[in-house]
Amino acid sequence: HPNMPPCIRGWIPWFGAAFEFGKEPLHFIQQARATYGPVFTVEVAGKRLTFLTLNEDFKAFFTSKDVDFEQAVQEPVYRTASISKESFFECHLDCLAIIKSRLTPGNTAILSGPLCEEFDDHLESLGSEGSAQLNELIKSVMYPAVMSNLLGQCNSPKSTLTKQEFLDKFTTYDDGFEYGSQLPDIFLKEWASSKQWLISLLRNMITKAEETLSSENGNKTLLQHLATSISDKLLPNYGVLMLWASLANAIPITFWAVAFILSNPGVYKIAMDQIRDAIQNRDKEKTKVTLDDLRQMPYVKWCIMEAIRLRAPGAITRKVVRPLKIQNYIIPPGDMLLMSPYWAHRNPKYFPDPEDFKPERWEKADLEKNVLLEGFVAFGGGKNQCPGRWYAIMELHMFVALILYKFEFTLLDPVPKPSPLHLVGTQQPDGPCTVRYKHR
Ligand code: HEM
Repeated sequence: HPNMPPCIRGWIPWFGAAFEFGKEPLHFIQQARATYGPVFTVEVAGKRLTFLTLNEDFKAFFTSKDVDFEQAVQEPVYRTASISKESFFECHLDCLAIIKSRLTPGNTAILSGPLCEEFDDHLESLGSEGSAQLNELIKSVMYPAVMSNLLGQCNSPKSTLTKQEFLDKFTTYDDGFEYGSQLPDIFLKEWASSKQWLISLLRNMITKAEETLSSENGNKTLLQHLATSISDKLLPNYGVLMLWASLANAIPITFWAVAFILSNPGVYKIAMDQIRDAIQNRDKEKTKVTLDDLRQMPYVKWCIMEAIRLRAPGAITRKVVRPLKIQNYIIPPGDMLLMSPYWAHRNPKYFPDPEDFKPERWEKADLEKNVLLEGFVAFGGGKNQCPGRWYAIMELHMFVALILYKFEFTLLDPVPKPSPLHLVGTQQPDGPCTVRYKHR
């Protein structure tokens, strides 16, 4: 078509620009934008990926009827969770509707009490002092706590052994998720076996969830809601995807939030003053942080939002299903359409000094009313906007307040850079970040 956007093909036929793109995909987007303009196509291994980088075009990305979310993710869903095309097109909307309705701000508030208890218990198991990799420490507390909160207490890995086994399998699955979403299992044996392990785990969890339907605290868990409404035999596979969605982005961002706070003495002091003022340790045995307490710590919430802004997902995707007009270009059906929240959040028009960690910029948002900043797209948009976003913000706010209240930290390494290797999801740290901690 004469009006197609400029296309980067590379010099190997079919393989196209895969080599250059694959080395550092996150940086490739920004370099290509500087050379080819705000809309461009990259040909990678027989696929056309068309990037939109202007905020003005995001509305079309999120709401145009000429693009489709399900068609964009169906193949990766098949590879990462062994869900057939037929099942996905039949069940996805129902699953999404249940997750959305269970994670509204109101239902999230109900989950906050038990989540705080779980965080408190798992934080206590860190002992009175020690040193660790900050991201490993955060995973070891958050994985079992969030699992228990969303999937049921009977399902949370409790013993050190089961916790470690889960941590290993999930980490392998998460690390290989991006390659796994593109390549057949045969090329990624260890990754494929961790996927099967997680599917079996979810199968057992669903059986247990069905057995304990009367439920542990009177409220059905998210997994129980899914189990009672979706009869598809692939329900465990959907469970794995949901578990991945609930952990894969939120936990690295918690790492960045804590690391950014600890490495900025001025920020750390303001955050600690608010946390100490808000949390009165009423009961010495357990620290309880209520939503009212969290409301007394707006600055800590700004820190969380700022960490999400700086470490937003590398790219999100739709499939073009009918010719799509963007500026003066026509993007042909069949193209994968991508936009990068990570780069969108580095647009100085919306976020002055975009690389700086500046919690105060969130003062302009009305977070009490769930109004975020203009130009903030970390949770995507339109019908498929992240249904876990209110839960994620509450979970991070709660966790950061609690861990800083209970432990004093010293950073032994500088804060690492974000790894430019992956486009799917939020960035992992590119190097070690050791901390020493001491119970207060
Ligand atoms: C800071 C943490 C998180 C970030 C940055 C994030 C970001 C995103 C993004 C960008 C999408 C795709 C949206 C689109 O394409 O427009 C998404 C989808 C999704 N997220 Fe999140 N998310 C986070 C936490 C969570 C949590 C905690 C849960 C569950 C409790 C969750 C559940 C989901 C699900 C189920 C989907 C798929 C929606 C669908 O199938 O249409 N997310 N998330």
